Amino acid sequence: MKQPIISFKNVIKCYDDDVPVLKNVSFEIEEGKFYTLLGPSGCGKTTILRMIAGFSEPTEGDIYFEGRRINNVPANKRQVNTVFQDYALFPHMDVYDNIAFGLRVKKLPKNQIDQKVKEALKMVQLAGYEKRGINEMSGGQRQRVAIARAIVNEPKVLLLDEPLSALDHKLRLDMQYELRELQQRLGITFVFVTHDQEEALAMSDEIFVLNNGNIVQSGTPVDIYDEPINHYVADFIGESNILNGTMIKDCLVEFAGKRFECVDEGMRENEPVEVVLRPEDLDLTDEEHGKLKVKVDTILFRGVHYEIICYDDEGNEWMVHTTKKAVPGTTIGLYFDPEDIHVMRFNESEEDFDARLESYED
Ligand SMILES: Nc1ncnc2c1ncn2[C@@H]1O[C@H](COP(=O)(O)OP(=O)(O)OP(=O)(O)O)[C@@H](O)[C@H]1O
Repeated sequence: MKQPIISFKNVIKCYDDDVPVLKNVSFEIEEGKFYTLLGPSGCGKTTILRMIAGFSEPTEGDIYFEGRRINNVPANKRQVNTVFQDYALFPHMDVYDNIAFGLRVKKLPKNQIDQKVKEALKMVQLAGYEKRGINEMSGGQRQRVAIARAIVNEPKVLLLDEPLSALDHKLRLDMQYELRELQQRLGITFVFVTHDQEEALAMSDEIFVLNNGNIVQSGTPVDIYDEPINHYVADFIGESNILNGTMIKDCLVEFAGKRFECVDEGMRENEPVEVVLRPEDLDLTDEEHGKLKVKVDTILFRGVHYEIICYDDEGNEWMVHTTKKAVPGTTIGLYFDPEDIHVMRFNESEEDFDARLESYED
């Protein structure tokens, strides 16, 4: 592998009290790719971003940029720029002055500033908007100004902290395409923070899924969606049916009171496991052709599909996404293929684990 552009080695971060908000984080970021830090509020995403930017220092551990340790390098000496959630634009300045601001601070000659600002505006498709006031721009346009202001400094890495969260749904989807396209065109490494799993899946080359101060899984969107490492990731990324089960032997798993052929191998015989089936991998059929008998409870029309909630004889809830219609109260069959069953080693949630550790300490 090429030398990573950024790496974290065993980084721990504690703020005022001694409770770490990052517990022991290690990762590598390759140049030119789109990375996403994904996780719920408070899991430590922004803290990681702030450390890459140089706004915050690790309590323990090391951060490297192109192989050089940068723990104490000030923010303005790092080849990194940040686009903040609220864009942090200067409302009293026009578009041109917002973008030129950093270059003027660096005392670049006027003609160079002019050329760089114009190039940056072209890249974000806002050529001709130089004299517009910030308040006369739409949310999406402001966002592009914020990006232009960041890329005008020619950073090697662009950090984006939930930059789409203030936009309405439609514009948000448009901006997802635009940002992805811009990243590919510029070839700059992007590190993007979001708690929105759909956004992460749509935009990233690599996703780091965080929970409670740890990276719990990293990989491509497809890897993470198809092979979630544990209950937390399966639940957080997309909709899932997650059931307790037992691995009887290779390629045979028991759940919901029945045994099913599957494709997973290499676990102990009779090992307790968790089983994930995605709603879109399930289909409805008649009772005798189904692999499992379920009773239809509720049906919601979701535009492209119906979302059907049903229950098996053991009381497990099943969510099915299908274009077929069903009638509440009727008993039908659920159908799925062996490769749609994803078996995970049984994993306690981190919270349970932490709670148990604390009770041992008491
Ligand atoms: N300056 C600070 N002082 C003390 N605690 C802080 C500080 N900044 C963040 N924290 C705490 O660190 C934890 C992680 O915060 P962080 O902002 O990194 O999370 P996040 O995943 O980015 O959340 P969000 O999506 O809500 O922004 C939180 O519990 C937060 O309260």
